Amino acid sequence: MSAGSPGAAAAPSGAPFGARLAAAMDEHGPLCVGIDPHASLLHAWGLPDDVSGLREFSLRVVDALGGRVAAFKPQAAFFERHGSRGLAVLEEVIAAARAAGSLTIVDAKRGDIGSTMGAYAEAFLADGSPLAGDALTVSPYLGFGSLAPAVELATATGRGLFVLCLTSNKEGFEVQHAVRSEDGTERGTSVAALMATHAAVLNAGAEPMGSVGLVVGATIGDAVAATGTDLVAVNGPLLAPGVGAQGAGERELATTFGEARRNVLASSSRAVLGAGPTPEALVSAARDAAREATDALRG
Ligand SMILES: O=C(O)c1cc(=O)[nH]c(=O)n1[C@@H]1O[C@H](COP(=O)(O)O)[C@@H](O)[C@H]1O
Repeated sequence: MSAGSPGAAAAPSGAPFGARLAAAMDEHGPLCVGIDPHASLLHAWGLPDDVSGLREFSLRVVDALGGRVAAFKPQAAFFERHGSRGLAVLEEVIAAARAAGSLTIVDAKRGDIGSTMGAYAEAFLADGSPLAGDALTVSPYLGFGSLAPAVELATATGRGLFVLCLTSNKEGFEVQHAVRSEDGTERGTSVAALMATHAAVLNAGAEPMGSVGLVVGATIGDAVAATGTDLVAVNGPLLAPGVGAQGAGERELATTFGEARRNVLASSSRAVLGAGPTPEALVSAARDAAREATDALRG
């Protein structure tokens, strides 16, 4: 098994993240494979639920699919639950994906007051940090402006961000659909629409798209219209989790994103990983998922 070695991460080469992701989606299809090593998946693959199982599982996924999918999205929680040695495996996974020529979106959903956000940015977005992939998921719910240190460092290093906008879980509704009243009435801008507007400002004029993306779950039904969120104006990548295990499929992908669908990167974790431990099974599951996403989003 080839494996990247942990240690200082190289800077992503050349173009900004948005351009690199657009090229990867053109080449491999609009699919991101999430690396979520649930204990149940480790067991299903015949691996122990410990650091050795975590490492074997994650590197097998990268070995099988590296250079074949547009991006990987390792979910930090499944590495953190194994402590510092789990984080070392995450570093190894990021390095292995880079060596295999695949983009990595580190799904850590960080968000804090600006001064602390600066430290998160250094951990996940700085050249030389072993936890830095090509992009990071971030939470704007301390205010979009609190993300400024991450925006600045991502821009400086050619990396990207995915800002939570309309998440795939049903509980997101109470925050993301809330309307900020401007005059004491129910009229105003929804929180989700406001996040999209902030991203649009940062991506203005970028070709083929900017590097500040949004997370918009594929399971959200008509929430884009219901919240008045203008996804086309965002001009950035739209990460769409919820495909597969959470119930969204080709139909949901095709109907949720409207004219913005060409910027969508569908994301699936358990539905691909559950195919089994062999490279053949993983490649076949990822190929099917990529074909579905392409049919839904590129038609
Ligand atoms: O940011 C994410 O990736 C994310 C946002 C969201 O709204 N919903 C969501 O499921 N996710 C992540 O996407 C992955 C979904 O995994 P599966 O349901 O197994 O495909 C998990 O890692 C989630 O943490």
